Amino acid sequence: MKGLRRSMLFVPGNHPGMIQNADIYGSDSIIFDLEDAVSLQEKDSARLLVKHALRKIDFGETERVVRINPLDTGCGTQDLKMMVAAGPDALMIPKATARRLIEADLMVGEIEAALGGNRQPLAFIPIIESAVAVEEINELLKASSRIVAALLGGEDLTADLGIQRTKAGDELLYARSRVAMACCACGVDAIDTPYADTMDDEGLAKDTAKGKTVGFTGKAAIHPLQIEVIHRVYAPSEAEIHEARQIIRAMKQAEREGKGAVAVDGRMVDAPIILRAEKLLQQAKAMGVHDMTDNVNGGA
Ligand SMILES: CC(C)(COP(=O)(O)OP(=O)(O)OC[C@H]1O[C@@H](n2cnc3c(N)ncnc32)[C@H](O)[C@@H]1OP(=O)(O)O)[C@@H](O)C(=O)NCCC(=O)NCCSC(=O)C[C@@](O)(CC(=O)O)C(=O)O
Ligand SMILES: [Mg+2]
Repeated sequence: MKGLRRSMLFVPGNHPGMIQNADIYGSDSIIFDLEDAVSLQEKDSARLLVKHALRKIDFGETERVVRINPLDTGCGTQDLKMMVAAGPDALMIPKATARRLIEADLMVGEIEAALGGNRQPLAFIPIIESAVAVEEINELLKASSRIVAALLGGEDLTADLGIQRTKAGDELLYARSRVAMACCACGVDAIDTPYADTMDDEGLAKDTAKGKTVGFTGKAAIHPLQIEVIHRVYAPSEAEIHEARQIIRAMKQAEREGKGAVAVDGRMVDAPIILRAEKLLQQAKAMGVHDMTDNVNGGA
């Protein structure tokens, strides 16, 4: 469904078989990768392949994102020129910094103006994968009004820091919290770094929950089997939905009775708790796990 970005599946841009069926696995977004999944020798052919796929294949409601090469390389500039014309929903910009995003915004604006027509401005999803990007995150997210989300790049970030990437992920705690907080402040989606072990569902679920806990709204995937796990973790649980409905019902009852404060199961319910319950029910509705009319009518 376009709109949600719980799961974003990386698909190598040099693999026609994977590209062709990329939407059947149910991820909210597909990221056609022209960067790290494609060798230097295959950059030109991958660019052409992705361009034709965008023009000829109907990927339904799935958001179509292209990860270009870094814009300080010749490949990146060529990717950008061809992809703006091919018309994906968003460009994913690796090795992002505030300055590079300002430059990208200008370049894309010029290409869009030259192409003419009634185009939606192309959206940007920068990858935060250097110490500089983490430290300038607020400036970076404000560098272009095209930015709709940001992805944390754990592999490149730990490489930049010269530290080990572990399954437990303690080394990413600061960057995760900082990026998720800044994304919320700037009103864009926060997408967590992919989990590299495609055979370890339990590890993936734990890692996804870690990101969700600090405020990420979705996670990148590198294999179709990861999508269901990610969706399961991001879906509000039945218990959470039940509690949120109880809170909304109690609040409506209190309003009818002209009471300010209200308690649910002995716990005081006030404005932030009501706001959180409303947000949770909205998310559940967007994910198709809860009918919002229950909320509106105060029913169970
Ligand atoms: C790992 C593997 C080779 C395994 O392939 P295998 O074929 O052995 O897997 P199988 O299990 O046999 O596949 C069963 C069926 O699913 C199909 N299938 C598999 N994967 C699919 C897929 N992704 N999309 C569509 N279809 C797929 C397959 O075609 C087959 O279909 P069929 O033949 O019809 O049965 C494959 O998944 C893969 O290439 N993944 C993407 C890798 C990639 O893009 N990495 C770069 C992005 S991350 C990155 O860069 C992060 C970061 O930027 C951030 C940071 O900084 O942290 C960084 O810097 O690191
Ligand atoms: Mg990377």
